[in-house]
Amino acid sequence: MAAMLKPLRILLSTSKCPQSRSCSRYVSRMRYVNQLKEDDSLCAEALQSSHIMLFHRLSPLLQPAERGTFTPATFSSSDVQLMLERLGHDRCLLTESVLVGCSEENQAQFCLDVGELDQAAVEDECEGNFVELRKSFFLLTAAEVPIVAKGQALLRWHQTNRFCCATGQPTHRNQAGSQRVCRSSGTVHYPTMSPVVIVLVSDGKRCLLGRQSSFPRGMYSALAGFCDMGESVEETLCREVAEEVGLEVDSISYSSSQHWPFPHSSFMLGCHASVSPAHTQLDVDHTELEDARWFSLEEITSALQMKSPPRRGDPPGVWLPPKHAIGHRLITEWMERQQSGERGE
Ligand SMILES: NC(=O)c1ccc[n+]([C@@H]2O[C@H](COP(=O)([O-])OP(=O)(O)OC[C@H]3O[C@@H](n4cnc5c(N)ncnc54)[C@H](O)[C@@H]3O)[C@@H](O)[C@H]2O)c1
Ligand SMILES: [Mg+2]
Repeated sequence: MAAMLKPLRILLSTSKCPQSRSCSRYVSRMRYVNQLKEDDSLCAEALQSSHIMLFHRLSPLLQPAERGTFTPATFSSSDVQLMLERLGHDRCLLTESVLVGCSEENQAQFCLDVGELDQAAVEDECEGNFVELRKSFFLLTAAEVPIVAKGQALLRWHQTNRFCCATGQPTHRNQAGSQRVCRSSGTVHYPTMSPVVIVLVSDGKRCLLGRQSSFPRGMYSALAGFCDMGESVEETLCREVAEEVGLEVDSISYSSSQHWPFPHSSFMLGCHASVSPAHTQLDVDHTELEDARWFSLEEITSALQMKSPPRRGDPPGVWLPPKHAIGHRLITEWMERQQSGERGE
């Protein structure tokens, strides 16, 4: 590829509508994205002058940026078409791009999986590397993670929903990739996320963290569980805490939410909950959790200061989820609240 393009402007991480003058820009951007989802020819036209993020078998392409950091690589659609030609591939692959958003200048942003092409050849052309998504999470900034996660989740949804689950017939995507239609039954399929409640339980002085055997060595996180059909957030939260550690919670407050692409697009609803200091005895379900225990403010404060996970041979230390994960946010919120409580604020 001729030259590296400037990094994509990350906009989708902004969940709040910006104030005043920029508010109207936000509204027009959201309406434009919605139009692109509804209007195939408008979307096809936008694709021709869009920015495109590349993936190879669901791993995003990253390019080195300043001071040892990395950024998701984005290219103009004409550069991608030229690369496809140079690598002897049909330009039509471009139309398999999926819409992920639009820049402040109303320039559409797409993702494309070039998994049919030779990985090394694309990396060479693009002066970057395809990096597995979990690893990418440690290399990208908090602002870049959501759009890469969204792109990967949409690409995976298309790859695994090529046939209608009701009729077994092929499904056909719209140009934006926001839906797939089964033409034989007329059923419209939309990308799905599984709702998960993640909760940081506190007894007023300590917080409760657990670890699954699949977690990286030393890592503990807030308790989490998928919502069962028909449950409210509160019901899932109470059930998961009861199932996993044998406690009944007294009060619940909502914190924030996050799309989490692992393993197959969860919609994480983050909450805090409290238990009475008189009822903190844990009865851990070891089929679900390898361990769960209470952590003091001092333990949490020092664990949050760890810059990298413990390596083999290091003294056993507690490692918390990466800063882009909502589990990290819940733990940080709890720590800040405890610290301001100790200062009497
Ligand atoms: N972002 C974060 O900070 C963070 C932290 C912890 C967990 N998580 C995510 O939360 C998710 C749920 O946590 P958990 O594993 O403890 O859940 P869990 O306690 O509900 O246990 C998982 C089990 O639930 C069952 N299950 C029910 N519905 C399911 C569905 N829709 N998809 C998959 N399995 C389903 C399966 O048997 C699975 O093995 C995990 O996928 C994990 O990646 C994210
Ligand atoms: Mg769980």
